[in-house]
Amino acid sequence: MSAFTRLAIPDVILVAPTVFSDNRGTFCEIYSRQRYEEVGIAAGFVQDNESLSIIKGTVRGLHFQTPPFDQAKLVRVVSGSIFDVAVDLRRGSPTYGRWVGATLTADKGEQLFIPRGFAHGFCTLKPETRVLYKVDNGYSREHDAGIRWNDPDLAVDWPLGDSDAVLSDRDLKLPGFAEFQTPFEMARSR
Ligand SMILES: Cc1cn([C@H]2C[C@H](O)[C@@H](COP(=O)(O)OP(=O)(O)O[C@H]3O[C@H](C)C(=O)[C@H](O)[C@H]3O)O2)c(=O)[nH]c1=O
Repeated sequence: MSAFTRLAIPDVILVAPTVFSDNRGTFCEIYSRQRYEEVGIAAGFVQDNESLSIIKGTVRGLHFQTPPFDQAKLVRVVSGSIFDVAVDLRRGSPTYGRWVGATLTADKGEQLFIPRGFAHGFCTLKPETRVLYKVDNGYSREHDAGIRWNDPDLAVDWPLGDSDAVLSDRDLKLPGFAEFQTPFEMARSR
């Protein structure tokens, strides 16, 4: 069965699916509503997203949707690998403004659950990295927001090594954390 580990921000959960191997290859369960709800991943997922990042060192984030379109996410990698990051934006949280991260790889199939009230982003650690993630609320362009990936107050320690970060024009222009007024309350996160 999958192993579930709460990270330093306990509402963020790392999932390590059990991979069954035999002479043909492998099999693993990548989602079980019952088992995931038992550990607190009770998001009613409604949409699956996929992104392909060609260049190693691509950074997507730090993104979130504002209420009533705030989203919880269950992230996994189907090719390549990422360093996945969640930033606590919940007013009243003892870990407000803090981040946690985990390396997710296609080889091991690790997943990261990020509750509502968090910003999410990742940097790719290999070329041709394809990321799949479930969300528990639909997309709303008007509610799609973010904070700059390298904000000095958040100080995310991106493992870019000697790679230059590759970002969208939109992400390059995101506001800093200092100007941020959070719309999230601690109680809203699932
Ligand atoms: C997220 C989303 C985007 N789009 C459209 C909007 C743009 O025309 C195009 C690319 O969107 P964007 O540049 O926002 O894609 P990412 O930079 O990968 O954004 C995502 O990356 C970070 C890591 C996230 O956690 C969010 O899910 C999401 O913000 O897809 C849709 O039509 N539906 C959607 O659900």
